[in-house]
Amino acid sequence: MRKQGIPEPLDESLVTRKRKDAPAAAPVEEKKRRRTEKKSVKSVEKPVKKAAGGKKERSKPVKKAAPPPSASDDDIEDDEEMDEVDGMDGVNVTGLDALGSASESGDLDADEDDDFMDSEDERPNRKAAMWSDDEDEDDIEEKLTAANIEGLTRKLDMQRAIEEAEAQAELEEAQMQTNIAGDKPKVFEDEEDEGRPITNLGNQDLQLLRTRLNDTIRVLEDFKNLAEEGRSRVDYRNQMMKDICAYYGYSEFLADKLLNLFPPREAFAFFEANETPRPIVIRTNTLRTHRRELAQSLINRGVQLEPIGKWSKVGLQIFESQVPLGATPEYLAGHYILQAASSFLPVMALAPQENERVLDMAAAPGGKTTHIAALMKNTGCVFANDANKDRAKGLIGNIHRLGCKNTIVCNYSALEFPKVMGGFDRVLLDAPCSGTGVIAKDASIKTNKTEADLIKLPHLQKQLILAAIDSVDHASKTGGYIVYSTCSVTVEENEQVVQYALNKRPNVKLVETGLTFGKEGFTRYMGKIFHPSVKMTRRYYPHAYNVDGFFVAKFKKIAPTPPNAVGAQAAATGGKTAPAAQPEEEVVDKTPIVDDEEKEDSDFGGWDDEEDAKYIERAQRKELRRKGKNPKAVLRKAKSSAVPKEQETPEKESKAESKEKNTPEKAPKVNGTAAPEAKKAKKADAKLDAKTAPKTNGVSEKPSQKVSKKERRKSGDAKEKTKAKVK
Ligand SMILES: C[S@@+](CC[C@H](N)C(=O)[O-])C[C@H]1O[C@@H](n2cnc3c(N)ncnc32)[C@H](O)[C@@H]1O
Repeated sequence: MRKQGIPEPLDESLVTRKRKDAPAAAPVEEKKRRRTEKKSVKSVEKPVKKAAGGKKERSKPVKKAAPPPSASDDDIEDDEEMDEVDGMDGVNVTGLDALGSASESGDLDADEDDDFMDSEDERPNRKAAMWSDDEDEDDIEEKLTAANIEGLTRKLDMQRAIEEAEAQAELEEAQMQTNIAGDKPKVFEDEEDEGRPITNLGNQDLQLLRTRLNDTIRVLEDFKNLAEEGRSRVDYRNQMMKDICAYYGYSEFLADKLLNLFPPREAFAFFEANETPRPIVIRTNTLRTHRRELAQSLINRGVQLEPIGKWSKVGLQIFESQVPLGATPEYLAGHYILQAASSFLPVMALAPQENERVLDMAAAPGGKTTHIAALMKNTGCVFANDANKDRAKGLIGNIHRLGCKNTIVCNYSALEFPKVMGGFDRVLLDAPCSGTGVIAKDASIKTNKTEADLIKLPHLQKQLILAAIDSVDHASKTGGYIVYSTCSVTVEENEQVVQYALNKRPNVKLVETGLTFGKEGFTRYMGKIFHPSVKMTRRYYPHAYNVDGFFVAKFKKIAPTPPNAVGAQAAATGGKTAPAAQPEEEVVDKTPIVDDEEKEDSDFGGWDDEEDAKYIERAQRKELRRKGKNPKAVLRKAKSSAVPKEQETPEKESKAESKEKNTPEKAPKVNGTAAPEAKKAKKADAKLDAKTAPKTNGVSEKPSQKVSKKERRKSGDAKEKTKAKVK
């Protein structure tokens, strides 16, 4: 039996899908419906599978409309638990609202035969045997699997056999069609066929389209031998893009963008994977329970589940449920949260430690915040921020339900950090994104993401990542890390944002995420070259791991942000407002220079820069502590005003890094698009570059240079005058 884990993809073959009533929607859905019809015609000739609940189940990724779009905010796709609930059509996941809906669970037939193996008598014994106190032992996992899945094994094997037979049949069918046209696949239409409207495709057309897609891929893989005369690679590639738009219902813009990410066959697999929902996964809330206990409770309720793999100790994959997963007593008691498997990854990469101070910059609805709180065992402090007040309500709800007691919710634009607060040990930026990794959850993404979105969003993400970096205490004893993640697969929102951060903040470097699977981030893409360390970022795809498309990057802050670095706020407003390092400037304004000038004729004996710096620093520290903005870094800085051997090394390191980054042959070309909107964004970025406003990170990290300069000048004048007086 195929067990889920790395690198094997999640197994969702047992999930009984029960579609909710989808609202009538876009032409995309119309097309998909037709494909469904096609499939059902096909299924007459092929063995029909029976799902665990006695329902008919498709053997292949279903060409069927994805769940109705759930996100109202175009720019924000990862709704975590909420999206999960919306998107889980088969398993009964409905929340409180489903409690009263008998039909929601009622029409899921109970499996009466071999599906659920444990008799009531056997369970207690089995429970004792299965769930020893040491949850992490491998054999426990095996036993869990055995206990829960044993009865499903035969069915899985049968299903696999059927799937293989179907795949073989399909291959033969495709080959037959191909062979009709001879050895070389005939991809391009005859002249008389050209111009046939592809918006009005019948079932046969769809079948032909699919065949043509296969053929085009074959040609692109063996161009020399299979290409038609007079046709270029570009011709084939463009044909493939058009066919993808017609077959799956993407806008040309997005199909083109996604196609560029992969070799042709992999691209096909990616588009295919976007047609089926990802497995339903729940995360055990270790603040309230253990996975083994939760699993047993849910098994007792008739839920079929399995640990999601060795890479997570808290995830359970749900195969089938006869109870609404969003309304079980365990759910209401906060023993678990519905959370896509890929959403575990950024928090695992962040690896928050007990007693740390952690910021989750874009936290709603709180899937990751609550995971962070659990890993910290409710110690230290988690600041869960979100700019959207309405979404923050869901965040608060989850924090309460899951029993997070170390968490404070705030409602700022994350661009305002670190002005609001700084000096964090770790910061998670799970950024608002286009959601191209979660198309299976929200099919509207196929058509509603425009070129403008993929300019605006990266622009915001770039400013947010600067704010994230500047909010971290580089001298944190336990941390100093920033994790950047998105549920998008576009390079513009991922590697390019990371590269931007490396360019603007030579005081950070990429480090390994610590995640045991995932594909390496791109170091080259469409003529752009990124820093070699971008390889350490991780990409996740639905077709590769059967998880949502995701991106995770982990930075280590190794030194204070340089004084001339532009801050996120200034960047966000095109450099018009003061950067986030406001406190430094405030100190400049507050120095009592004028008063002292008035006393110039007195017996003033001159300025003592060193002593003044001490007072200024103390005042700064007090102010920051009073506001709770940066309690730790300031103190640390104060203790070692001559900073530091400790810092010297990282600083040197970072210089070396930045030198490496800036060597001409390695210089990355970021934002290299030529479109007018891209130019605008480029201009905006250039503005940010040009702006040499004081640093943002600063507060505690560097004493104000402006102050001491002014003071030195004045001190010099005063000394001269005093000398003259003495004479
Ligand atoms: C991908 S979702 C976050 C999901 C969340 N991390 C979780 O795991 O449940 C992105 C979030 O960013 C928030 N957001 C958008 N712009 C923001 C900004 N400027 N500052 C802070 N949050 C922002 C959105 O309201 C949205 O909740």
